[in-house]
Amino acid sequence: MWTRGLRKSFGGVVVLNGIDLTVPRGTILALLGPNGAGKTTAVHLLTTYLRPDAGEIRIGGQDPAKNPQAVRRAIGVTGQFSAVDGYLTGRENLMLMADLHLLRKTAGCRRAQELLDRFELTEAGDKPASTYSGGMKRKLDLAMTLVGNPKVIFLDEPTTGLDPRSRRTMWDIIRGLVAEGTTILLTTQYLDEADQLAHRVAVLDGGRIVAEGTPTELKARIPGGHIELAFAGRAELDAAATAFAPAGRDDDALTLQLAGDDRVATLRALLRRLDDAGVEAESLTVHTPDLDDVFFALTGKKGA
Ligand SMILES: Nc1ncnc2c1ncn2[C@@H]1O[C@H](COP(=O)(O)OP(=O)(O)OP(=O)(O)O)[C@@H](O)[C@H]1O
Repeated sequence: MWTRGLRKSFGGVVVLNGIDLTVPRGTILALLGPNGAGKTTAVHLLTTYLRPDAGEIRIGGQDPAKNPQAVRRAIGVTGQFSAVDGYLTGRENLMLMADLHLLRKTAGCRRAQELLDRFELTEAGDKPASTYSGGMKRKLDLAMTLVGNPKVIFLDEPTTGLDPRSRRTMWDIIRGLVAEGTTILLTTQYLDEADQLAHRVAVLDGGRIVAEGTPTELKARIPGGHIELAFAGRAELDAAATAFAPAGRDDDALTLQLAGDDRVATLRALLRRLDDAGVEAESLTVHTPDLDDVFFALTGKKGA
C-alpha cells in the first residue's frame, strides 16, 4: 500500500499537505501525530470514505479513484466508533458480517465460531454485546473486521481506553495477523504501542510527515542517550569520576552518568577507559531515548 502527494483541505484549511506513505505487504506502519494532525483524515482517504484533492493511492495494487469497490473488498477498518451492535450477541454480530460478505450459512457459522475461539470470546459468544467489557467489544469489533479476510487492515486507535491486560491481548492478536501476511496501518497516540508493534513509524504534524523510519532509527536521531555506571563503593566512584570528568555523578546511588549511545564501539571504548583507570564497575546500563522523546523533539508536543 502506498500514497504519493496526498492532499486534503476542508473549507480552505489544509489538513494534509502532500503525504507520502509506503507500507510493504505483511508489515505495520504506525501513523503518529498530535490531536488534529490529520490521522483520521488520512485513514478516510485510504479507505475510500473521502476523496483526496490531489495525490495517488494504491492498495493491494488497486487505485481507489478508479476501482473503489475492489479496494473496499480488500480492506478492513476498525474505527474509534465500534460497529458492534449491543442488542445482538457476539455470534450474531459476526453472522451479520458474514451475511454482508455473502458467505453461505454454514460457512458463516464456521467463521463466526473460529473467530470467537481465536479472540477468546467463546463463552461470551451467545450473550448480548452490550454486556461486554470495553476490551471484549474491541476484540469483537476486530473479529468482525476479519470475517471478510481482509489483506489490508486499518486500525484507528485500537487500544484507546483499554486496560493494560486487554491492550496486551490486542497487541498479540495484531502481531498474529501480521505474521499471517496482513498489512496494517495503525493510528495511535500511544508511543509505546508504536514501539511495540510497528515496523515503521511516520510522524504527522502540520499537514506533513515530519519523520519516518523504524522506531530504532527515529530514536537514534534524537540526542539524549546516556550510559550509567554503578559502583560498589565511594572509592570506585571517585576514581571513575576523575577518569571520566566531566560526568554527572550521584553520590547516594553511587552512579556515574556519561553521554553515549548503545553502539558496540562506544561501549568498548568506555570499558577500555575503565580498565586503564583500574576501576571496577558493578553494572552498566544504556538509556536510549524513547519515542516520547522523539515525538517531543519533532512536534514540540508531549505524547499521550
Ligand atoms: N469533514 C470535515 N470538515 C471540516 N474539518 C474537518 C473534517 N474532518 C476533519 N476536519 C479537521 O481536520 C483536522 C484533522 O482532523 P483528524 O480527525 O484527521 O485528526 P486526527 O489526527 O485524527 O486527530 P485525533 O487524534 O484527535 O483523532 C482537524 O482540525 C479537524 O477539525
